[in-house]
Amino acid sequence: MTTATAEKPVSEAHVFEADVARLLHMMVHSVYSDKDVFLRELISNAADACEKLRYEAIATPSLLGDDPDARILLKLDGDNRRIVIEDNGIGMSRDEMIEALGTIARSGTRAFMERIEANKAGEGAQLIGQFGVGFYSCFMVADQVEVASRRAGEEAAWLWSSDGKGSYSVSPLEASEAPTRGTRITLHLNEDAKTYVSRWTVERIVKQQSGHVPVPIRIVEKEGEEPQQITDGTALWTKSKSDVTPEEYTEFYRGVSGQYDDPALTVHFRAEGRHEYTTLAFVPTTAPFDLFDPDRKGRMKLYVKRVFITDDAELVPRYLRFVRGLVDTADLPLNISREMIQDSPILGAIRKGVTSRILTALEKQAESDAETYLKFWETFGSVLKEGLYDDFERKTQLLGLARFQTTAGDGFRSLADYLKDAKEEQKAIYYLAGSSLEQLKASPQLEGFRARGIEVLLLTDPIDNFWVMNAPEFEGKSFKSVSQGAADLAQFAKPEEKAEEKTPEAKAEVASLIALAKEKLKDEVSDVINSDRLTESAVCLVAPETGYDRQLEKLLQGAGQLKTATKPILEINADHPLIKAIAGATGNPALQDDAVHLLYDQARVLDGDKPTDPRGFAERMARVFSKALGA
Ligand SMILES: Nc1ncnc2c1ncn2[C@@H]1O[C@H](COP(=O)(O)OP(=O)(O)OP(=O)(O)O)[C@@H](O)[C@H]1O
Repeated sequence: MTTATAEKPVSEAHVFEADVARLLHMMVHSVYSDKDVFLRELISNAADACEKLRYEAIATPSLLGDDPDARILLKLDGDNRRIVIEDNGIGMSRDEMIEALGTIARSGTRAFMERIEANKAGEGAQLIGQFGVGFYSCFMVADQVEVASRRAGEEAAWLWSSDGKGSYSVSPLEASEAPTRGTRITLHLNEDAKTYVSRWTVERIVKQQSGHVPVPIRIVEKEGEEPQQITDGTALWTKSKSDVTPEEYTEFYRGVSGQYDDPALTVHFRAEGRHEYTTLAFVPTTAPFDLFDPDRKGRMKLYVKRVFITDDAELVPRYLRFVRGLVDTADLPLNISREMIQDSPILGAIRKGVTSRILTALEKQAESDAETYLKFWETFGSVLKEGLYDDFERKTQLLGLARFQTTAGDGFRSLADYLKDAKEEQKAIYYLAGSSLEQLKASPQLEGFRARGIEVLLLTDPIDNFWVMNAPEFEGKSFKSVSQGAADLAQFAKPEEKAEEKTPEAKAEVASLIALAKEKLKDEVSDVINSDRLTESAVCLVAPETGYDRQLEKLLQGAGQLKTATKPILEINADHPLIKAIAGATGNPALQDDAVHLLYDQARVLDGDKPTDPRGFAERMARVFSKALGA
């Protein structure tokens, strides 16, 4: 047991961690107008504290003492312009208080705050709305906050107090002044926030925002009065689907996710049979700010018989890490340790079941409400695509869910759309990977495909380079990069065959230009060949048939995972006037020499790269220009 020791000063002053100070400053001067959210945040913390206690009490029942039922009490005090939020949950020790209410633990928060600060007026308002603003949100409405807390099973109680302006104090609290167990938060409301002493206002907000937290909430207006219950703490997920309204789902989603948008998809089901569990899962409309934070884990909560166990159980695969909600099962023992959870075969089976149901629900939405599904895809598609790489079993299902930008137009297309419009003789699904859509659309490698009306998927997410390498066939067609290997284009008829028959001399000239280029560029390229994929550009680079596609190679090199690069193949368009002219300049070997190097540099620039030898490039360019201008 911890007690206040004599050496501890009566009141210790602490300075907030720099990030807390920044967050508080933002909160107080926030452009975010919906201050009501502080109530949801404090109630949600109170409910979490009650759930943590329930969990710890499984191993140590004495923690509950003679007060086993979780509750949250709101006390209004109009005379003193105060509101009190009290719970009989786990409480906080002195050190926990300093840790929890003086620092920011969550990863990604700093980056998030930087984004908000950089964009105060515009995006900021929405961004902060997406962000679980947490305990510190109470400084939006209060100019003094006191947190009195006693940890379950301990005697000592502590008072944390702050005006939110840079520092806080922690002092021991007389037993008589402290809650018997749990936390009491007193907000001294500022002038603009006096509405929060109105019972009508508070009751309305609580019912609307926190109506389904799994702990009953009561309210009392005057000291000595009997508290009135405003929500009953029934777990929404235990109700049958037909008894829950869309508004109730939305409100529950907001509570469980800390996001302030509407769910784009709600999946609620009870599995019976080998394993019994209930899932209530939501796909958000907007992306959380830390979606691509490497530390971000799934945020589904695990309950066992309505007792919250952990939100760290990875109930869905990483590529569904945007899904929020919970799984409640009676098949696991209540005293399962958090460490044992990861290896539990039951949980493995549940994970599979939940994943399948979510993917099936997405498939249904794609069919019945294509517009909403597309919005989902634009927001979370690049994350779902990670499953194409990771989840061997579900690759084909995920390919069915995937949508792509293609050369066929501006919108997104499914692979089914692609195949419906594919050429009869087409054996592959063609793609081109790169870093931006604009760059891809302008790629010379696409020309021959465009000219023959063959659609090409344009892949711009870094993950695309990886999954596409090992993608399974889709409806019997394999994936093939248009910037790698032979273009296979000869098999497809061109609409109007414009290349005129070349004279034997012209053919010989092109052949010797190719031979010259091979010789001069032998350190840069593995081969120089006549192209059937170019129609407008003079040259382009492609990767050899085997090995990495060029884009993937660049990514791996950038990440330091590949020391040597494969030499690309330079393709030359023999029908291009420039190539014809260079090939014809047989009497000017110096010019031809400069020209083949410049052609190679041009192909690199078209690929988004720089010339390998900038000085040599500049010199050749100057020589060719001078000659052209007669200088
Ligand atoms: N009523 C409470 N009882 C016990 N601990 C609390 C209470 N309120 C806050 N805390 C502690 O303070 C921490 C910080 O709370 P805060 O709301 O800022 O963040 P969070 O709850 O961890 O994250 P989020 O807001 O995303 O849920 C909590 O994790 C908890 O440890």
